[in-house]
Amino acid sequence: MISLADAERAAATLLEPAHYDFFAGGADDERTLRSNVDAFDRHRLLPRVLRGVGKRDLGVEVLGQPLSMPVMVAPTAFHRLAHPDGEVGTARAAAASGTVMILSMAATQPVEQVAATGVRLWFQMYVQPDRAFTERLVRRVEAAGCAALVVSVDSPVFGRRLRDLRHDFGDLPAGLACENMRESGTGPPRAVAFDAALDWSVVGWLRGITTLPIVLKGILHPDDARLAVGHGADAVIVSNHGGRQLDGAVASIDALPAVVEAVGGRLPVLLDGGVRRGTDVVTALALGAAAVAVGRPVLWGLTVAGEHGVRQVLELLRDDLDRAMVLCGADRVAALTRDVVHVGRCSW
Ligand SMILES: Cc1cc2nc3c(=O)[nH]c(=O)nc-3n(C[C@H](O)[C@H](O)[C@H](O)COP(=O)(O)O)c2cc1C
Ligand SMILES: CCCCCCC(=O)C(=O)O
Repeated sequence: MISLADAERAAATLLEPAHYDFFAGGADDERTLRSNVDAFDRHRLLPRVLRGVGKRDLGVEVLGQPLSMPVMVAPTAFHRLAHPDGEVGTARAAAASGTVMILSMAATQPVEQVAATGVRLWFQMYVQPDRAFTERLVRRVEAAGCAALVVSVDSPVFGRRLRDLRHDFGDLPAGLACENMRESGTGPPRAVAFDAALDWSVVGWLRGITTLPIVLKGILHPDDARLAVGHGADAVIVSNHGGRQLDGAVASIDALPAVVEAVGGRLPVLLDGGVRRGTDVVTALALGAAAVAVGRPVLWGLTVAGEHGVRQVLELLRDDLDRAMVLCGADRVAALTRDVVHVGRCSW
C-alpha cells in the first residue's frame, strides 16, 4: 500500500461484497459521497517558497489533548466485520500514531477493552430515546476513561443505503454485536435507535449529566454552528456522515469556511468526509479546521492487515501531510493560512 486508494482496492478484494458495500456506500444516489472527494479536487494550493521549512512540527492540541498530527480516527461501526483485530486493533494503531480514536456506539468490542489499549479515546453516541439507558452509557464511557462525548446530530433517521438494501444487509453475522449496547457484560444488546424528536435541548441535558467535553458531529449550516456555541458545545465536527445520511447534502470541505466564520474561534472546528491525501488535510487546516478525521481509509487498512494496516494508513497520511506542508512552505499547522488555498483562477 503506497496510497489510501491502494488500501481500498486491496480491501475490496478481501471483503465479502455486502460488507465492502456497507463500508464503501452512501445514501441514495451517493451524490454527497462523491462530492466529498470531488470538492477537495476543486481546491488547489498556492504554495509559498523559500520559507526555511527544514524542520516541521505536525502536532496540534484539540480539547486540551496533544495529537502528533491533525488527523484523527472517525467513528465507524462494526470493525470486526473488517478484521478480527476489530476496534482494539484500530485503537492500538491510533495510539501508536499518537492520535485520538473516536469509538462508534456501534462498535463490535466493548469500550472498556478498547480503552485498555491506552489510546486517547472519545466516544460517539446517538442519544437514545431511552434517556436512562443513555445516561448509564455515559457513566460507562466516563468510567472507561473516554475524554469526550461525540454526539452525532445528523441522524434523526437512518439514511437509505441502496447497496445495503440490494444485499439485504441489515444484521451483523452471528458472533458479532454492538457490544456497548449491552446493559451488562452478558445481557442481550439493545438495537441502536435513531430519534427524530431530538432538539437543541439535548445539549443542555447532556451538560447536566456529564462534565466530559461535548462534541457535536454532523454540523454543516453556519446557523447550527452558532447554536452549538450558544448551547455550550465544546467542539463541532463539520460532517455529512460520509455521505451516508442526507444525499445531496453539501460536501464537508465546502461547508467548512462558513462554519469556521460563524464560530469565530469560540470552539474548535473539526472536519471529516473525503480526506484521502495530505493535501486534503492541508486544505482543511488552511480553511480553519483544527484537525480532520478519516473514516473509510481506516476500515480499508484494518481489512488489509488489522492493526498493522491501520497504522500504515495513518502513517501514509502523516508522511503525505508532511510532504504537502513542506511543499506549501509551512513548518507547522498554524502556518497554514487561508491564502494557501485557491479555488478557480488566480486573479492577481
Ligand atoms: C462504514 C461506516 C460506518 C460509520 N459509522 C458511524 C457511526 O457509527 N457513527 C457516526 O457518527 N458516524 C459513522 N460513520 C461516519 C463517519 O464517522 C464519518 O463521518 C465519515 O466516514 C467520514 O467520511 P470518510 O469515510 O470519507 O472519511 C460511519 C461511516 C462509515 C463509512
Ligand atoms: C444498526 C446500527 C447502526 C450503526 C450506525 C452506523 C452508522 O452510523 C453508519 O453510518 O453506518
